[in-house]
Amino acid sequence: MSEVLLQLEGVHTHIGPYHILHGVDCAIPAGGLTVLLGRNGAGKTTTLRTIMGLWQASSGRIRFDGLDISKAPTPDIARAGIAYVPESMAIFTDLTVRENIVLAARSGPVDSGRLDWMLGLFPALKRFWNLPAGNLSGGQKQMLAIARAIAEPRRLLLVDEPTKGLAPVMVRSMIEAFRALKAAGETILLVEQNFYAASALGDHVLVMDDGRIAHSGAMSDLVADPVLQQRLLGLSLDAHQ
Ligand SMILES: Nc1ncnc2c1ncn2[C@@H]1O[C@H](COP(=O)(O)OP(=O)(O)OP(=O)(O)O)[C@@H](O)[C@H]1O
Repeated sequence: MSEVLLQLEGVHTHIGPYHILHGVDCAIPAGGLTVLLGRNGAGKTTTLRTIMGLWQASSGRIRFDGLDISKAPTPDIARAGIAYVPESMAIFTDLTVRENIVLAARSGPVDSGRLDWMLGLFPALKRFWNLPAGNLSGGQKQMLAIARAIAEPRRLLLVDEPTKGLAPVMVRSMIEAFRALKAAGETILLVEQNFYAASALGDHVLVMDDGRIAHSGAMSDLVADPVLQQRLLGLSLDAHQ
């Protein structure tokens, strides 16, 4: 495996009295796209939130490029180069698409070359550039949320279920955009329940079950092995989209 960018070792997370993550161990290699799969409630979102410091790990270690970020506050984790696109998207619906992107660039104006590249990934955003983001469709809002996350160069992009609830045509646009992000060398950890999208994009796959990593390997091995798919994923996947 190539160089490890993010490593979780024995990570436990409690939310109030609830013990949600039960010792998560995994490594995300630098470059490429890792898909995090698992049934509803397995702990995928909690894993992303714990990486970002939005839930504090109660024990275990999270290392980003060798730096221990287990106890770091979220702004420091973001500054270290990790971007997070939650399922709820986190965009400003009253502001225009342009204003949403301008505000996302914290260190100054968005580089014009980068802006052209982003709008090439998500052409709909160019079309609705001066419209309030609240007018966008669900898929376009999701694209705006991702564009905000990459308004500045990042080293790792965490994205939670970007295709959830999208029509097949929008799922295909999203897949194309992630392919272009991969081609640009971005490292991505993607929570994705749609197996069509997951298998089209994933280089690596992690499968979670009950707050632990139940499987880790190459996505091509999982795609080629229906018995393994059935054992790990059962009927929780939407394989027909
Ligand atoms: N704020 C919270 N308080 C208490 N329990 C929570 C909270 N957030 C999540 N949980 C519980 O933690 C477990 C893992 O939830 P999580 O959202 O991480 O799962 P998930 O794999 O992302 O599921 P889904 O695919 O449904 O989004 C679930 O049992 C959930 O009910």
